[in-house]
Amino acid sequence: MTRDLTITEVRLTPILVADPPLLNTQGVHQPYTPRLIVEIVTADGVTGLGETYGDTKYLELARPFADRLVGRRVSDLNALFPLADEVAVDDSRTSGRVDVGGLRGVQTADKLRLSVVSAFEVACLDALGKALGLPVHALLGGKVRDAVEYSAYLFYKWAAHPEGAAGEKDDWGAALDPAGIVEQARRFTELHGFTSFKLKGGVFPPDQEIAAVRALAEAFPGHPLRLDPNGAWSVATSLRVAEEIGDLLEYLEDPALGTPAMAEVAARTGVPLATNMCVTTFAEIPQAFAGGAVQVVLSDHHYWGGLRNTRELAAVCRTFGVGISMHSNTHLGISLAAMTHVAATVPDLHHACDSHYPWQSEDVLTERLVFDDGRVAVPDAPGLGVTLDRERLEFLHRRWLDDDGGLRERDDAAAMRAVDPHWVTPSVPRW
Ligand SMILES: O=C([O-])C(=O)C[C@H](O)[C@@H](O)C(=O)[O-]
Ligand SMILES: [Mg+2]
Repeated sequence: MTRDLTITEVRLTPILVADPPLLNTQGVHQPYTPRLIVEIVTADGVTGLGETYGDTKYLELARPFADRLVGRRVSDLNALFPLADEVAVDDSRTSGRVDVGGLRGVQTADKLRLSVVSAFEVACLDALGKALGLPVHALLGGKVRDAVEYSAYLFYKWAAHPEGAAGEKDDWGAALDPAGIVEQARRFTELHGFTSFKLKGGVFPPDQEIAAVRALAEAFPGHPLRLDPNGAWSVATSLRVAEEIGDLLEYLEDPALGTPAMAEVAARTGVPLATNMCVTTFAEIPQAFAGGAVQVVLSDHHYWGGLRNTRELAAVCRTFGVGISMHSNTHLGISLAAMTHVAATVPDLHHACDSHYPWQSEDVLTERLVFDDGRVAVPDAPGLGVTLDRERLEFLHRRWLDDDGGLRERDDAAAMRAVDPHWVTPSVPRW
C-alpha cells in the first residue's frame, strides 16, 4: 500500500499551562508558562504531534518555518535543518543573551532555530510512525530498554503563588527547608516510585542546601542524589560544597557558570560534574571536553534540535567517555513521550533522566503518562503513542489568548517581583 506522506497542513497552538511556584536562582516560576503545540497533518490525514517552548521568540520562528513545510514529506527529516536556516532570527534575540535568564545556557540563532525544529521533527516522526504502524523508537533504530528511569525533581517552593496572582492551587505545600524537601521527596516516591533525587539549588545560601542534601541522604540512604544551583556559585564555593557533600552525590550539576569555571572545579574535585548550561550546543563541546569540564552532559531534545540530534550528541559523548542523561524544563506529555522514546534507544544512559512532568497538573493528552517505580514504560503503539485532547488544547489556548501578554514570556525574575518589587536577576557568582 502506498502512503502519501506529504505535509498538507501545520497547526501551531500556543498555550499557557499551570506551573507551581517553584523557586530557582533566577526567581520563581510564573503561575502559567507558555508552550507551543505543533500538529503536522499529511495528505493521508495522519496527524503528528510535537511540543516546544511557547515564548514569542519561538513563535516568531515557528510560523514562517511551518509555512515552508507544507508540500514536503514527513520523512524528509534532514531537510528540516537547512529549511530552518532560511528563517531569519532577529538579532536582538541573541546578542549577548542567555536563555531563560541564564538557566539554559547561551542563546544563539542556531539554538533558537533548533528549539523550534525539535517540535517539528518530533511531530514528523509521530506522523511517520503512525503512517508506518511503527513506534518512534523503532524509527530511531529500536529501543534497548522497555522503560526509562526518571529522577524526582525536587524544588524549594512556596505553598502558593503570590496573593492576587492568577494561578491554579496545588496541594504540595511549601518546601523551604531540609524537612520540607525531605517531605516533598517522600511524596514523590509514594506517588511515582522515584528512587533518585535532584534538588534544584542556587536558591538559598549553600550551607542551607548542603543541609537539605544531608537530610535527603539520611532519609534515603544509598539513593542517587544531585544538586543543581544553575551556576550560582564561585569556583571556591563549588569546591567547598563538593568537599562537604561530594560523597553523597551522584553528580554536582552546573555548580559554577561557564566552561572555564567548570573546568577549574572539575580539575580540583573527584565529584563528577554534569551540565545543561555550559554544553548546550555542538559548538561548545570541543572546549568543554578538551578541558575536562564536564563528566555528564544533560541532553534536551528541545534545544539540541530533536531526537536524532540527541542520539548524535550521545555518540559524541560516548566517543569522549563523557556520560549522558537528560535535562528538563516545564513540559507536557508530548515531550515526555518524545524523551522516553529517544532515551529508550540510547544504550549508555546510566543516570535517571530529569522531568518536570510530575509538577504539571495540566496536559493536552487524553491520558497522562505514568511513572511506575520511577519509570515510564516505552510506548509501543505507532508514533509517540499519545493522543491529543482537542478540548483541553482549546481551553489552554483560550487562556493564552486571554492573557494580557504578561505570562506569554517566561520570566522567573518578573514573577519574583510580584513578591519582592526590588528583585533583580542575581549577578553570578551569587555565592
Ligand atoms: O536543570 C536545570 O538547569 C533546569 O532544569 C533549568 C530549569 O529551567 C529549572 O531550573 C526551572 O525550570 O526552574
Ligand atoms: Mg541544570
